[in-house]
Amino acid sequence: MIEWDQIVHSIRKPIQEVTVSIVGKYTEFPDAYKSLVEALNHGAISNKVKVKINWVNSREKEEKPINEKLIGEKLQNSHAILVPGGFGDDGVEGKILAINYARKNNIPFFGICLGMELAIIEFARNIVKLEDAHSEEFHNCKHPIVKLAGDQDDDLGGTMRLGAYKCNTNASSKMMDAYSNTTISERHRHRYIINSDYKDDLEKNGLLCSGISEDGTCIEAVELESHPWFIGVQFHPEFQSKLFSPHPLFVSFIKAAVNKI
Ligand SMILES: NC(=O)CC[C@H](N)C(=O)O
Repeated sequence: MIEWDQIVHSIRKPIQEVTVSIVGKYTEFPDAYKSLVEALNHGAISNKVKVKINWVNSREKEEKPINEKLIGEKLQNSHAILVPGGFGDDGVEGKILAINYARKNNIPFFGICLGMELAIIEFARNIVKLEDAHSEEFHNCKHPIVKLAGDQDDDLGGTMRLGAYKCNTNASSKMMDAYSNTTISERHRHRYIINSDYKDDLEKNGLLCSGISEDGTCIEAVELESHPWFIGVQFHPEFQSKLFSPHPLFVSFIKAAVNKI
């Protein structure tokens, strides 16, 4: 009962409000991101704040092509920016511009699945200077930073890397700070993975690979060492968040957003 009272109090009388921008292509159908919004709410309640979502459509519109200036205007009031999972190349360059904005302006950034893949592509293009870096999901390129997982073919359907996998977190990382655990288990839903051939290049330039699958084959999480909160995860933490057990990454993300007020 005491726990319920605290939650109800947090919802009714939040101390502050944070604005989190969600940059996706289905923003006119917020139910597409239902579990994500609930997980953000759980993180907010646990920080005793309220979260306001700023929906940002990353799709190009013929009459108003997405560019750096337009994305900057749409994101300017954000305390944090989240790029969720997704499939297909529609809206991808807009999401990459949003990630670039978060990285350069030190705004807390959370990339989930496709959001993580695009964060690494942004970093590879602009910091590692691999200008042609991209994902094999979208087209063939000189630097396939994101590649088809070894056991996958590019057919669509229920053959993805699905379900729970264990992951080891780096002992001195923000991931570890959030989870307080060096072994975690998270749920997956993807076909492409980060190309480990580029791990050294990424790490040398400041993008730490902070989570590696138990079998050592997949980079499951990355984070920018020189940024207040910039984390990308290959899995879907939103699937495991609950009101009474908010997911630690969402708690930590919202805390970082509060620090931007
Ligand atoms: N769930 C997702 O975001 C999937 C990301 C990407 N389309 C992949 O298959 O790897």
